[in-house]
Amino acid sequence: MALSRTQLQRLPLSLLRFSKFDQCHPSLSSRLLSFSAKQVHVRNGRSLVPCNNRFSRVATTRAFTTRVHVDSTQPGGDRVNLLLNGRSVQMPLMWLRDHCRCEECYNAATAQKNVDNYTLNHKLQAVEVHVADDSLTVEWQDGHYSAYSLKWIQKNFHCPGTQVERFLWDGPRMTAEPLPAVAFEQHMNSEEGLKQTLMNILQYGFCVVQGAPVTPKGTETVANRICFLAETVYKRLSIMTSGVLAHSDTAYTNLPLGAHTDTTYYSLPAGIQVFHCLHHDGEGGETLLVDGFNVAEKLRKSNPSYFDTLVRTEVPHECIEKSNYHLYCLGTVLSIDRLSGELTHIRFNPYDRAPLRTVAADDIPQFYASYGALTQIIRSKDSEFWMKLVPGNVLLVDNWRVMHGRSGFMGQRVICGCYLPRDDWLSKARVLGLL
Ligand SMILES: C[N+](C)(C)CCCC[C@H](N)C(=O)O
Ligand SMILES: O=C(O)CCC(=O)C(=O)O
Ligand SMILES: [Fe+2]
Repeated sequence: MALSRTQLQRLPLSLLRFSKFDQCHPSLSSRLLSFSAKQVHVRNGRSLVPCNNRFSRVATTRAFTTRVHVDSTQPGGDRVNLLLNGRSVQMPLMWLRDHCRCEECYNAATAQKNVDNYTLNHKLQAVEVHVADDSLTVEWQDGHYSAYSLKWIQKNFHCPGTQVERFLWDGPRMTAEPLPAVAFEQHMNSEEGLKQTLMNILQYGFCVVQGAPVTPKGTETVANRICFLAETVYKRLSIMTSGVLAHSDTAYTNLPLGAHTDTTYYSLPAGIQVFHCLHHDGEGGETLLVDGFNVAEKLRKSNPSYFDTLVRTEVPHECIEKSNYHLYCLGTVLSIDRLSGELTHIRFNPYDRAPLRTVAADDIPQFYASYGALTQIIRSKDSEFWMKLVPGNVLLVDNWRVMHGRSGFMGQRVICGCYLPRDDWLSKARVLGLL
């Protein structure tokens, strides 16, 4: 009996099951087979072995509804077509070979790849592709054998990652939202809690962890749950006590501070800034937050040329403690993604701006007009969201997006804080599947 490829595809499964199928295969001109099955073998012009075909149970008994066929008609090489939980994926065999997880190809102990399989002959052939239960196996023409779990494939094949939708806010909009907050207990002891903390930071640019021990150790514990603390000139954990000018910086006084981002004098400013008020017994000292991406978007809309100037102009910032350190760096006030144009970073600290030596005379008016326009939006009442830090509430702020400040204050006030590196907190969010 000779069957064409189309006839084979249309073959009723019941017939496939009960016919002496393996007798008809030698006349097949192609090695293409496509149907749903408990177990399918596709053989390359040698033998065809459908086995263990409990077709009626396919959809209900398996985590994955899988359909496989190897398609050699695709340009760019053979592909294995799989239907994974309703998602149709076409995996070039080259990808599968590159991702072989056998001991020879992959060192599970170090989680590193051993070989450059993608340099193998472009025309890598599979002798047999086999899907059974939750795994896919490939027997290659050169004798190599690979096995993959379908779950793993689903997670890793063409999953460019999701985009978290940012909630851009001004004061009234943020006030109308529930405060992005997670209980200390949840943050520390459940993965869901930690994910919620990170998700809040991704969406709103900040999160409050509530009910932490009111100690420097409590602050550090909250921060360490995300990643390690950044070492800076302020040491890993810094304590600002009113009346103690531990560093020559306005932050250590009781004066008001307008909205700004910290460590603008680094090429990679701190990723997350952590604030924990351990004590305050006087008036004022409220915390100000301003969504830097929201204000920048406002500027982009109202004056694209100002926005553009702030994306293009390198501005010097510095931090000086005479006889101790002098940090200095150039960076643009606004940064946008090269491909999407979306905002990625705001660097805004008028206190720490160094002499503007980067702008030519002719360009100076345009720079000040642009910086001034942005500053005005930042300083407008409408942009401001105020809250009082209370002992036990640890505030985590995305220092690449949300600016912070404070009102002047009276009395004794102790703030414990630290910085988290951007790459490290974002990695945590990525491996938890949030990005
Ligand atoms: C207290 N703490 C270490 C958080 C910051 C103090 C440094 C503030 C500095 N002007 C800046 O913006 O980087
Ligand atoms: O005192 C505060 O609440 C914040 C001061 C500040 O800007 C900082 O520590 O970076
Ligand atoms: Fe600051």
